Amino acid sequence: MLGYFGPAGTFTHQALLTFSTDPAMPFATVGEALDAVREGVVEAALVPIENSVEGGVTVTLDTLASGRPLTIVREVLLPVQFNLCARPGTRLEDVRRVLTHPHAAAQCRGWMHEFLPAARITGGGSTAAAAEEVSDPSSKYDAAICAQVAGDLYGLEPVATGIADNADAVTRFVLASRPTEPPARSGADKTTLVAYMRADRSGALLEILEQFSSRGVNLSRIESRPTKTGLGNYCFSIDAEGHLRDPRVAEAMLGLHRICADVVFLGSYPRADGVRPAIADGFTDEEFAAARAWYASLIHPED
Ligand SMILES: O=C(O)C(=O)Cc1ccccc1
Repeated sequence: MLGYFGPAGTFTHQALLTFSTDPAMPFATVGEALDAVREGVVEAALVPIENSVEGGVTVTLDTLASGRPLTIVREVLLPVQFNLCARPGTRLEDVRRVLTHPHAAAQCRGWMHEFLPAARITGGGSTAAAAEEVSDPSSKYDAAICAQVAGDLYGLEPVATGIADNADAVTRFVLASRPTEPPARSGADKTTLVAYMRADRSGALLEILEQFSSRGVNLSRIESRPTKTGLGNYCFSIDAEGHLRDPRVAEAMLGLHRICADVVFLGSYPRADGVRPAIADGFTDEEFAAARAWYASLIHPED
């Protein structure tokens, strides 16, 4: 069974329904969803990873970067639209306290400022959990910022629709499973990894970038995240175009292992937008087996 960042009606749930309508298990937090994968409670879980307006979902980046490794096997892109939903009979001018997910709050900030400048916005679990909370007549919250489906599901009515500051916002979700062979190379793939920089060294980030640029591998995302081991210690969460079975990507990974304190491979999987990178052909199975053996000997030379 698959898990997802829930409850039912979240944007993550909608993203899940684009590729599976089998029964799935909701989790109240991204951490719980990914832990359930690590513990074998679910086979894999879908979680949000980044938004075109707000950037990275830090809890997802950090939970994937540390702890027992997981493998991203699929990505989903979903356009997101937000409504302000309240218990039936509520008027816009009655709304004083609003509950939602922090990313939703950030994406509707301008609208809220213009139309409900006095309202207090609280960032909680998820947009659907906010709708569920607001559906309780004794709730201290008057309205939730959520998807139309969440409002419908929890018996709320839209007080305002399409309230996002950017109508074209897209959120990207990833399906993380226990460590597994990456899905086969499709020719339009993406590889996600985390590179831990060696302690303060001038040019360390440039060296990381060079592993990709010198091999013609384009990056589609790079974010620095604190390693939580002390102020100034960072790792880089990176999406590169291509598959681990593309020689240039595999060589870039090897290069990273030579210059970084640690490298966590988080998976190679088909790109949701199907864009094919300008990159050389993939390895044959034999070439890949040889490259992998070499790679393993570099990472664990004592074995
Ligand atoms: O809270 C949700 O519904 C989510 O799935 C997270 C989220 C929040 C805002 C935009 C996209 C995803």
